[in-house]
Amino acid sequence: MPVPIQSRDDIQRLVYRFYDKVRQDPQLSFIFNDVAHIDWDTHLPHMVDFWENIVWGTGNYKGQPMGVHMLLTRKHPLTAEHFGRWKELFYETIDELFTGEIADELKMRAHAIAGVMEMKVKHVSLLSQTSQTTTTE
Ligand code: HEM
Repeated sequence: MPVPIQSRDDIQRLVYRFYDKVRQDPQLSFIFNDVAHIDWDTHLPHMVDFWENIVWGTGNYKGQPMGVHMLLTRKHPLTAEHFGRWKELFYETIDELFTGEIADELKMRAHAIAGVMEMKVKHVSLLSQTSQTTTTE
């Protein structure tokens, strides 16, 4: 039964379950495994820090998510379909495990961050297409 999010352990359950799905997902898994060559043992606690900081402002996440995804999209374009699938799995995982205000807030925050991220990576893709066109002309 879904329960309210109350602690870091709850965020950890969410993150680990979400990435279990991502790792098995035909659209997303190869980006993590074959493009970014993720070390999951490092990535997962880092993502728990990220979401814990979003919810409680713990200050224990230091990173540049926008920059990381802009670099990633240069190796392999992140598309609207990737973002759509990412959000679908994230919301599905929250709804399976949790309910309440923090669960709702996490969905809203994920939606907002994903929107900005998608816009930024689209910009990078357009710029790299333009520079390829310019250099081949
Ligand atoms: C198209 C959908 C997405 C894909 C395929 C994706 C993939 C990845 C990958 C492969 C990394 C590891 C990069 C590296 O270490 O080299 C990463 C890191 C990360 N992602 Fe995503 N991501 C997506 C969307 C999102 C969204 C919507 C959020 C937040 C709401 C997010 C938050 C993060 C954060 C916080 C990191 C760690 C950045 C750092 O501090 O190093 N990602 N993502």
